[in-house]
Amino acid sequence: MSERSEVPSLATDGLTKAFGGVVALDGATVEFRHGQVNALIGPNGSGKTTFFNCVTGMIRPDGGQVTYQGRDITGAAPHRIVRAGLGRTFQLCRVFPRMTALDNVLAAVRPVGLTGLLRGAHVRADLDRARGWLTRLGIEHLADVEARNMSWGQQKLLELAGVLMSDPETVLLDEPAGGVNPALLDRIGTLVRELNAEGRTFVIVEHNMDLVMSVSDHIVVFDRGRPIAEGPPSLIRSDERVLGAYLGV
Ligand SMILES: Nc1ncnc2c1ncn2[C@@H]1O[C@H](COP(=O)(O)OP(=O)(O)OP(=O)(O)O)[C@@H](O)[C@H]1O
Repeated sequence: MSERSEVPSLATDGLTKAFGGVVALDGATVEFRHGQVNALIGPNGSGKTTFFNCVTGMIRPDGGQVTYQGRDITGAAPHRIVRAGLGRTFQLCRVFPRMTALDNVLAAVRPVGLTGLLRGAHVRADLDRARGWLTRLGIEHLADVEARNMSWGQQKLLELAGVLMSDPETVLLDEPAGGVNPALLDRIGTLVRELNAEGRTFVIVEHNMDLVMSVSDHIVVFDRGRPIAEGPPSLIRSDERVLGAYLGV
């Protein structure tokens, strides 16, 4: 596991978000350090996805601040946040079902349907990178298969390949293990560690504790829209507040 870096990657200060009367984020102040595999865990409805949505510009927080690598990105448009180096996958994986795997990955960096004729060099470079990521993620044999004909786990890897096309320094993964078979789960865990060793920071929202405990350097635990504990897996495993939030004891 990597050393805990002192450089902040993604941080929030007093982030709040309510939906009608439901408080999803209740003054969440969190810091994820550069170069680490971080996990964000917590019971259903504790605000994890809302947190991701706020920091990636999908929804605007009611209050508080989001900083990425020291820059205020609160309320910035999603494409600007991606350009700043923050990529994400979704709980309900987002791929174009009727496009091939290769086209899906290419779509991450150029508009769907754009002909390559006028931009030959760029397209060839993109094509090489897209094939490279499919290979890296072990799904190159599916390059010409439409996403709808791929397994759920393969679609998740495909979505991740698209995210990696924008070369994010920090990658947010929303429930990468959800609905994925054990073999693919192993591959996802290994990939996260490898990509981290190459310098990418991760923040992973996940319910699968085996994955969380095996890949994470640092874990933040949410309950009712704010962090209640944080630390390395060894500490979190035995934290009474965490057991209480999960088990109601
Ligand atoms: N668009 C929305 N409209 C209304 N309520 C919402 C909306 N999004 C989230 N909520 C509510 O906000 C709270 C936090 O939801 P959120 O999805 O962020 O939790 P979570 O920790 O990601 O849950 P899970 O682990 O089940 O995915 C929940 O009570 C949820 O019902």
